[in-house]
Amino acid sequence: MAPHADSGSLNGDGPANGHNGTAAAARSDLFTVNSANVTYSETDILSKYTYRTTDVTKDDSGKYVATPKETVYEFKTDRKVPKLGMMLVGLGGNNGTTVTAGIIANRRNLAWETKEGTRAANYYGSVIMGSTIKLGTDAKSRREVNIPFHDILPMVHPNDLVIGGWDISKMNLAEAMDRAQVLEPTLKQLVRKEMASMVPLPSIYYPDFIAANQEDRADNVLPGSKASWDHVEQIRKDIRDFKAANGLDKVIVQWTANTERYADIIPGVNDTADNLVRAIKEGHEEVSPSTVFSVACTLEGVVFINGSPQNTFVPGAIELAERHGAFVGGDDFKSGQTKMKSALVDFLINAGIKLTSIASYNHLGNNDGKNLSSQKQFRSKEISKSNVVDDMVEANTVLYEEGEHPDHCVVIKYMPAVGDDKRALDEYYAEIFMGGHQTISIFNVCEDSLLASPLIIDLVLIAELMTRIQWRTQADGDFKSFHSVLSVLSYMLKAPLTPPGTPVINALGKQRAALINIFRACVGLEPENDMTLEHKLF
Ligand SMILES: NC(=O)c1ccc[n+]([C@@H]2O[C@H](COP(=O)([O-])OP(=O)(O)OC[C@H]3O[C@@H](n4cnc5c(N)ncnc54)[C@H](O)[C@@H]3O)[C@@H](O)[C@H]2O)c1
Ligand SMILES: O=P([O-])([O-])O[C@@H]1[C@@H](O)[C@H](O)[C@@H](O)[C@H](O)[C@@H]1O
Repeated sequence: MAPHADSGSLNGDGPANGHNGTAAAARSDLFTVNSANVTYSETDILSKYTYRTTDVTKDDSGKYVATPKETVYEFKTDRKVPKLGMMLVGLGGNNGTTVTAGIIANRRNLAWETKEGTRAANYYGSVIMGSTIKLGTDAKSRREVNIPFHDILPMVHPNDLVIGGWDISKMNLAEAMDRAQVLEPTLKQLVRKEMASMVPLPSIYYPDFIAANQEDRADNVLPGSKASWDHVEQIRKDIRDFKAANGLDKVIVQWTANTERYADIIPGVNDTADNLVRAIKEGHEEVSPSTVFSVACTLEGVVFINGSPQNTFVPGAIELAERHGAFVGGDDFKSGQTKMKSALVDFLINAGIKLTSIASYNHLGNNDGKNLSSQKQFRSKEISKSNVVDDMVEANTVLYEEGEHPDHCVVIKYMPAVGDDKRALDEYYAEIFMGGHQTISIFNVCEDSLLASPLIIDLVLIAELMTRIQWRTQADGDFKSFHSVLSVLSYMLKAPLTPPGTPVINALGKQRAALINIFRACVGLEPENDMTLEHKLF
């Protein structure tokens, strides 16, 4: 495996935009919280936070009784920003090459010519790097004070990420970037040398899980066409070697490889951690490559995030992660058509407008689209794109009877000519006042990889931060980590994975609020509530 053993990696050495590990920690001191509930030590930020909720019961007459409830938590955030590796499964794909080139461009502050003039590297589309959050209001002017989201807590800067990963295609990243046809030639020229030095590690390839039309790419594969414990051990070794070769403190692995078909959940095979381990050792054909990666990452103690819609996290994979205190997250990047849907449906239903039909069509011409032209792989995507409205509909019992929901169809067609620039056409049809109707038609050109790449970055930055946050209540002794399933990642995902038995929230606004307010709690600040009473009560 010599050609890959020294798989070049995009090394994060040296400060990037003045953001090295130390700098990032310093930048998190953009503000301090002046409160008896927050203390800053050399190593940690400690906050005492009162979590206020409302318990609802019913009295004998069936009337709701709402009782305010308070739980006092202590949060501890390790202030040390690690040297972090990001290993992508599918590194040679459209997303993999685009996010890698984008980070190189940002690290080097590149600018390039386009037909519309000069363009400069940026992190637009990243909620962490491109958005702000309200810190509070100016004590004198009472005007809002907003800070970059990245500065709410010490976080890795994407410019410092060290990138590597696997692909079943052996193309180096410069060739793969050309194959992807996403980036401007002038930009590609500026990053070509570094991209050419990166060659994906060979990966596991089980043909039955992705479209047969992907076979011609598979020239960089490990021996074996079904699950094997050798595969688990090889992936673990790859992670260890990458970490050692780059002097990393941590590694996070993300799946941005092809969409797989769903795996059947089979008692005795993948329903428990022990059965899943045994099934892999026995070479069971129903264990997918993405599940093998999940098991390998869990056993290696690194976070594994699934950016595709398949059911990677079979019950056995979740149980194994819980047993080892490892973190997992998924599923399916929420990049364009569905992101819009999760905002628009939230708005319409919460405005009391009865959505009765959602028709979602799109066509695209990249390799993702080619893989999705196969029915089994499309079905995985259809599921993740269809379930995104469920929570918002179920929450509104005024508009919808129990079990009632809008008609909803999802259509995806492969049209090579449009490449990565997916065309999404949506029609939202709703009932309004007195028998009226509202029809909203949207034509949305999503440059898929340029929309997904910032999400790949956000998922890594947030997941890494979550590995440094611990909590306890006054009754607990030691601090402990959040649950293994990082549902806090839901803002970036179409089909948010949540701890078993907990609800799925798809509404985009709620997802962002949860993210912001959990981090605010870690620095002892109340949730953002937008009441602005200071502007109403005077
Ligand atoms: N906007 C978006 O681009 C978007 C949004 C949501 C989800 N996704 C999902 O992200 C994934 C990647 O999208 P893309 O446009 O980069 O697709 P792509 O086909 O360009 O890239 C996928 C890469 O994975 C590689 N691959 C396939 N099986 C592999 C394996 N077992 N191990 C390692 N590599 C393997 C392929 O060779 C290919 O290079 C797809 O599953 C897609 O559905 C993309
Ligand atoms: O995030 P989003 O734009 O709704 O969904 C996209 C789909 O519309 C597209 O067909 C698919 O190829 C992408 O992988 C992505 O899943």
